[in-house]
Amino acid sequence: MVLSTLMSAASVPWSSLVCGTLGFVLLWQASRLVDLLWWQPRRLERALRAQGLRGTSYRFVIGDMMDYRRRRKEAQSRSMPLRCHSIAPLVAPLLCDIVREHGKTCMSWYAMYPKVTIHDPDLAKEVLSNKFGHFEKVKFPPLSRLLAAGLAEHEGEKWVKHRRILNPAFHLEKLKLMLPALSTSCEELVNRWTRSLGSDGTYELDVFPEFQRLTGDVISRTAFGSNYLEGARVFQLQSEQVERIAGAWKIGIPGYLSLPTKNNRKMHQNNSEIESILHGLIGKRMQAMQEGENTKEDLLGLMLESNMRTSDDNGQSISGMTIKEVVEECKLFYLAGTETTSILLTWTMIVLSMHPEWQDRAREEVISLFGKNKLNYEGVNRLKTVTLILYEVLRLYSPAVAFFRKTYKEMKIGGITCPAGVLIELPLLLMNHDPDIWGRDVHEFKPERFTNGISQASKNPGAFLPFSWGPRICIAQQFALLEAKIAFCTILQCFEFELAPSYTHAVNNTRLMRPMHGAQIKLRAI
Ligand code: HEM
Repeated sequence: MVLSTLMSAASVPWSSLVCGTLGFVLLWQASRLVDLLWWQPRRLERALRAQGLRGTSYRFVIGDMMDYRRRRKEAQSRSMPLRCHSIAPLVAPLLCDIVREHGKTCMSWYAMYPKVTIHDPDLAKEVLSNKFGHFEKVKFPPLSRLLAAGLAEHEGEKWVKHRRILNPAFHLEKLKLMLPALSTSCEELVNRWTRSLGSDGTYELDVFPEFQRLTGDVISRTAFGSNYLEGARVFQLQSEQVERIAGAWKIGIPGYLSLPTKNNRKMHQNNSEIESILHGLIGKRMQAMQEGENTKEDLLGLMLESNMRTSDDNGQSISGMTIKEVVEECKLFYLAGTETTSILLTWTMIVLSMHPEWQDRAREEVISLFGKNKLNYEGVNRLKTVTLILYEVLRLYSPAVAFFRKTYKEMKIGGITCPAGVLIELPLLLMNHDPDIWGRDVHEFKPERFTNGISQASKNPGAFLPFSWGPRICIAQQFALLEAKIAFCTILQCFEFELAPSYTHAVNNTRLMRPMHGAQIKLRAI
């Protein structure tokens, strides 16, 4: 019987066997695709709706993407009156409508992926606090990873190790070491502006690119110390990468797949150059450290110092980062640390031009503490009004619009069981503009709401999350605030400012929330 089966199989021509196998593979792949694009979204939708969750219905492959694009395009063509800070309908128009119609916990679709939006700060913190990666960070598309490899991509054990090594480098005490680098970059900015003043003592400029350059300089100096110029080249290449990725996003998904397009080839080239500069810097630094030089006064030195240690403060043995990982972290600092702080500084200048009474109060405080002298660490920590202002700007114009996580196993959040594969959106901007949390004056610029501390500023003591929360909270939040304070105070010491007539109040939310048409400001030397 077996023999006859084998003989009949032998008589089947090879071509039929190959065609049969190919047909089977194709059928199998097609069924997987149908599952991914149709059955799985429908299954997840049924599971979520069965629990009473309301929201938009699944549309094959595109989900809500077309509506999202259309509404966004419409919103981006609009502008707002000056002094109006109710920006959510312009930044996230579709989401605002979905939340209004279906409630603060609702569902919508990012293409074929169901997205549960959770608007409650306590639940948002519960998601962000999860230490076990059950709500994992959403991964970047392949080419963005060239740029943003490193910490943001790590999960589980690997990420815990990175945190253990990087946290001490960003410890508040260590930040004092960075102060001279921060001050130098800020002074250079102010000197550049002063040289550009016209004969009437005024200068009109778009401050956003200026602040991008400033934050790039700050990272180069604080990360690489005396090797600042090589670091500056890395920053320049990184900025080019960001622009290229943004361009690819505009064309659509094929733009950022790993196809050998001209853009992608250039990005690979850029990336190789970035990595080779960083490898050079690390090599030099390690040699200097082995020769006993004190090189711990910048981020790279602090990272490598932690890296070379074999045990922690409790005597537990630890393994350091690999050189590849240090390279990735350096790249990440540029990405995470430049645009965010420059956006904060830019909105601060815009908002204080709209509210000159607060600009005057901030200047009075700076002048009373420092006069026109150099800023010092202790003094900066005593600034009250400036801190209140920065918090209020971070609330109204938080650089990050929302945080995203994804369930990789079934998870329960606020009574809703989310199966694996569901995106969780925590809409920071909507929470920051919610009258139920911040009161009826939610859209007003009122720094005084923070007078008694962050926890007393709103009805929910944990509602203020501009740097996220939990184990993945912004590693450099203290550093970012120090940087913003030093830059802003140095500017206040030298200039008064107001909006230039060409400024249009509109918001662009491509990656982070920046002013749509730039930030044209008129400076006057004082
Ligand atoms: C005003 C300025 C800043 C704001 C508002 C900000 C905000 C944030 C937020 C919201 C996250 C978490 C994102 C998420 O969970 O999805 C984050 C992460 C991060 N930030 Fe910042 N950031 C700022 C400045 C900086 C600076 C100056 C640096 C570096 C020098 C930096 C380095 C990082 C890094 C490395 C992470 C990833 C942490 C991790 O994944 O564990 N940030 N930041």
